[in-house]
Amino acid sequence: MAESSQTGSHSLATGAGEPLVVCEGVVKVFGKLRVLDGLNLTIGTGETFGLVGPNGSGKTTLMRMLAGLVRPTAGGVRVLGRCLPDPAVAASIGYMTQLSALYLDLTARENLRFFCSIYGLRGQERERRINEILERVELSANADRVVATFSGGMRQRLSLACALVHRPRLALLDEPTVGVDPELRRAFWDYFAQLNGEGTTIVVSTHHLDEAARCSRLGLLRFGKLLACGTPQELLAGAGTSDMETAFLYYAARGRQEEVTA
Ligand SMILES: Nc1ncnc2c1ncn2[C@@H]1O[C@H](COP(=O)(O)OP(=O)(O)OP(=O)(O)O)[C@@H](O)[C@H]1O
Repeated sequence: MAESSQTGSHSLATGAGEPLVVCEGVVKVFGKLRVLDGLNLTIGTGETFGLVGPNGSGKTTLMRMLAGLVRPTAGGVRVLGRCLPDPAVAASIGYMTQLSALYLDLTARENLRFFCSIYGLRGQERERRINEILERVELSANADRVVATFSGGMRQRLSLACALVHRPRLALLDEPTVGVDPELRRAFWDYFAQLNGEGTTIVVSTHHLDEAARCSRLGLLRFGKLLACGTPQELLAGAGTSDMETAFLYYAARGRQEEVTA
């Protein structure tokens, strides 16, 4: 995707030494289901933190909690030094959901205007940001086409643009490359690296282990906890393997064993 030298807007400051994201003893219960079970996690500014875990392990629930959309049953979540949910943090967070949030009967530009209105962007600044992000996701030429006529890859690029148009400090990307071809997947990850370089912190969930290897740190979510957390190199070394899939199977088996003996 296209390069830009723009840096993000920074309306909130974290406290001295406070990581951008802090989860302390987070529990989430839906009915009888304990999806998160005392989860602890810190994420520093400028990281790309990868959330990996099987279907139903709670990745989306955690993302939604970091977006301030789901309250923990117990424990606390702080983003930019504020306890969530807190409307003051909302404009500093961008959230690309797993299911498309696009309006198919609107054009790409109209969809972006809608998201800008949520973040309070108006007038010339709004149009400038929209044009900039359209360029970065290479949709400028299609800006005024209705989304119903877009391919799957174009819709994913527009969804990403909608999550980033307000230049959030924290981008939450829930399986952003689902249904995306290998070439575009690589372009997405190159773009994430650029965003990191500009100071944007990214939390991304994925089932692709080649993508996991591109994260600065990874957390393996299972049984409501992070069974392993560290750089890809640390996780490989801890499992005594050079293969990410083998490493995740190792930590999952170890976690299952701990569940049994607990
Ligand atoms: N609002 C809700 N009410 C009841 N159960 C829920 C709710 N949201 C999530 N769950 C349940 O919590 C569990 C975790 O779901 P979640 O979507 O967070 O998992 P995930 O790791 O993102 O899965 P996937 O990889 O398939 O996207 C699932 O069993 C799901 O059915």
